[in-house]
Amino acid sequence: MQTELKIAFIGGGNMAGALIGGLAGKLTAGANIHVVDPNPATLEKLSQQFGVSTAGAIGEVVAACDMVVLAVKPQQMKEVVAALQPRLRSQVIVSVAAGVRASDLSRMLGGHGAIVRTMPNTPALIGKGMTGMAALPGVSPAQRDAAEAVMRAVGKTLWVSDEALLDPVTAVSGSGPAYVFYFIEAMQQAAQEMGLSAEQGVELAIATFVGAAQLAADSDEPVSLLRERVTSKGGTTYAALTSMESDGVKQSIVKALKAAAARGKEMGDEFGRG
Ligand SMILES: NC(=O)C1=CN([C@@H]2O[C@H](COP(=O)(O)OP(=O)(O)OC[C@H]3O[C@@H](n4cnc5c(N)ncnc54)[C@H](OP(=O)(O)O)[C@@H]3O)[C@@H](O)[C@H]2O)C=CC1
Ligand SMILES: O=C(O)[C@@H]1CCC=N1
Repeated sequence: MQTELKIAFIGGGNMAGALIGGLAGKLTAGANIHVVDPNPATLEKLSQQFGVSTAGAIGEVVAACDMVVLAVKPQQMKEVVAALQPRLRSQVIVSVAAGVRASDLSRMLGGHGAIVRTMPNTPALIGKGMTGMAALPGVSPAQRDAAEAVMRAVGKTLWVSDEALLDPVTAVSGSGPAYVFYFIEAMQQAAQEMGLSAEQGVELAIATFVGAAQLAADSDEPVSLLRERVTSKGGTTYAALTSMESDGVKQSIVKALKAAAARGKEMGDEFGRG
């Protein structure tokens, strides 16, 4: 169902583009979406693709929106917050920035309490996103519903009661698509080293991810059981998994995700100190 929700995106890069692509013409008309970004080429592309209005800086249009999505890098956020403050009324602020704490944003926005911190991911572009969400107590039920409607329009949502849990969410699902692409690249490389073409390798790997992920999503059974069903005794899968176990691949993945979460917290600390 289309709404009349007017949304301003501050930052029109990768994540904003994925969200706008999932929202425009679906939850709200492209004309109700306003994008602020310093790059004319970025704005031109978004305007042509989705019919959004654009500007090089935060202005009156942002003041008139119901929701402001902060989609710049954490290092760019301070400048944005300073430019946004004079344009703030009762808009709900939805931040997608990794690490940046809602309480710090609120403080830097003169105590504005209507802030929802989220962690989406880029499959939002095709309506398959996964977004973790946490709200400050000052967010009204209607604003919470509006933020959820935006993220639901581009995929699934998961609310966490403690905002600190968004750093682990970032490590799992925010950065997660990159790990999947990395695994696909590795499978493609292996396929090529064993005589298949690059095209064949990537086709096999992608179809396998899509099929296995859908099977897991549709199943009531634990993922470990689905894995065991592929693993015939003494067979090929057993050989591969034994090799991965002896190389510590699982521990290495766990370590990597903990590094991602720790970096998120560190980015939050860096932002909060400012
Ligand atoms: N990429 C992802 O998969 C995900 C990203 N995020 C979060 O989304 C946010 C954006 O990341 P991402 O989209 O990857 O980054 P991008 O660099 O692709 O996008 C940020 C955009 O904001 C622009 N920008 C810089 N300063 C300003 C300003 N003052 N006003 C308006 N726009 C400005 C940048 O321009 P310029 O390039 O010239 O600096 C750039 O076009 C980050 O906080 C990240 O943590 C969250 C989940 C997933
Ligand atoms: O790499 C990053 O910092 C952002 C947050 C999650 C995905 N990309």
